[in-house]
Amino acid sequence: MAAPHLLIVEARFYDHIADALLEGARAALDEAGATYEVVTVPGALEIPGAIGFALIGADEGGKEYDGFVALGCVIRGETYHFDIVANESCRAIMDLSVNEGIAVGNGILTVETEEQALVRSAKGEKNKGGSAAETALTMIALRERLGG
Ligand SMILES: Nc1c(NC[C@H](O)[C@H](O)[C@H](O)CO)[nH]c(=O)[nH]c1=O
Ligand SMILES: CC(=O)[C@@H](O)COP(=O)(O)O
Repeated sequence: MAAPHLLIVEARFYDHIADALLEGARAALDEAGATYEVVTVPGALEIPGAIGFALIGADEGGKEYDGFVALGCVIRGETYHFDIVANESCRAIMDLSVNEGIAVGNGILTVETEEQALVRSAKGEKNKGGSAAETALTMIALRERLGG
């Protein structure tokens, strides 16, 4: 198989967290010899839509991607909006994965505090961006094997 080509969709609601997640994801994909592009959306709720745009583009003869990495950070505030953003972005990504048969790694942090986000985004700590990239690569290989 040629080197997989992925699309990283990052939500830059918190720039410093996004930077850390992206650093981890880039390092993982570089290590694997994969190629990738990065697009940015305002928040986690827009990530599924961006993936959908890419799928439409591919169907219309545009660029094709072997897989996707979703990166973002949702930090609980005072209202129910956290639950909407966290749950619906994840649900939509899951729906795309199942319904469209795409390989995707979900690196959207859903946390209570910024400290929790800092620990989970840092490449040298929990490195959730790198983990999401590795998950996407694993699912690409599985899709290749199963003929998805
Ligand atoms: N509170 C967070 C958001 N909220 C914004 C939404 O994701 C969306 O952009 C808005 O509702 C307009 O559609 N997004 C995050 O990524 N992280 C948050 O903590
Ligand atoms: C997760 C969010 O949307 C959050 O930033 C919103 O904060 P709040 O619930 O205090 O409006």
